[in-house]
Amino acid sequence: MDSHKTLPVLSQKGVFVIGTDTDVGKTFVTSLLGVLAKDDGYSVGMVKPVASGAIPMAQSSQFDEDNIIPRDEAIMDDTETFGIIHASQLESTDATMLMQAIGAGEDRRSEVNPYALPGEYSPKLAARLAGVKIPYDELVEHIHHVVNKYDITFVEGAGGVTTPLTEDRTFTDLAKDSQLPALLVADGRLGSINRVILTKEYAEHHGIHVKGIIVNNTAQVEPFLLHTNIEDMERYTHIPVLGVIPPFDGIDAWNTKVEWAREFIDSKHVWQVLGNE
Ligand SMILES: Nc1ncnc2c1ncn2[C@@H]1O[C@H](COP(=O)(O)OP(=O)(O)OP(=O)(O)O)[C@@H](O)[C@H]1O
Ligand SMILES: C[C@H](N)[C@@H](CCCCCC(=O)O)NC(=O)O
Ligand SMILES: [Mg+2]
Repeated sequence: MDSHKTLPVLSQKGVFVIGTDTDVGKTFVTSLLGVLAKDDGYSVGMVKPVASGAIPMAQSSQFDEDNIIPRDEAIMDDTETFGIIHASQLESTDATMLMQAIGAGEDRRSEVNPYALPGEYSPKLAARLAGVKIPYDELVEHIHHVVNKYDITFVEGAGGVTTPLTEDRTFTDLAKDSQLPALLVADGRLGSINRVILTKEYAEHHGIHVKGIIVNNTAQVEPFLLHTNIEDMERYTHIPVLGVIPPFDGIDAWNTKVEWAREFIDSKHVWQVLGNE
């Protein structure tokens, strides 16, 4: 039986995951959403359009060496389709985590992550230092292409919402030009109300529709402060908080993650909120 046919068709095929800052947990939260979407039966795309801080492939501790397809081959397979050339044989660990969440093999790396640049800098600076010119229009086309290919696609930015991407564009431009609604990942610490409001206002002012907030509570904020922070995030932004995620301390296996994620995110509700105008 094709169980896929029994699934509700998602009215929104893509979402841009933005954050209040770098390291706030965009990749972690996006991977949970990917795990849940896949477990719900959808085909799932992931895009980390441009990553900085990438490391040489061999340095990755997350790889099962037996499963590595040489990246050259993966690039050759996809270059024609996407028309984007990889900067180098580097691995974005963000991309790796997103791929693992949806069971995507190395052959999908260039689809997930067209640009992996070295250096813990903004992608703009990392690209400049690497002598790479990122073709912005192709990147937007690439996102549209992937979004059209799967039931749902998650696109992760880099850093906060307006991190510089090229010499004349930021990730705000990319989110807007992708024409996707956004989910905002925030921490729940003291100061997070302000960070959420500013990010939401900035995004909306630049034509990005933020539909939900996910609080990634790695700092384990004490319950009263966390609760009141969430209330005020919702009150001042009029955007629902769709999940509050504690630190993950379980076994890093797909099944474990599915069960764990379901405790904190009602995925059907998320898909529904994303689909609402
Ligand atoms: N809920 C969580 N439980 C355990 N570890 C987490 C959780 N959220 C994030 N982390 C870890 O915290 C670190 C920062 O998170 P993450 O890489 O997702 O941030 P990011 O917002 O994607 O940053 P960037 O701007 O670099 O893309 C990572 O090592 C990640 O695995
Ligand atoms: C190096 C980081 N991890 C991240 C880029 C963060 C840039 C922040 C720029 C800034 O706002 O100062 N790169 C990435 O997510 O691919
Ligand atoms: Mg990330």
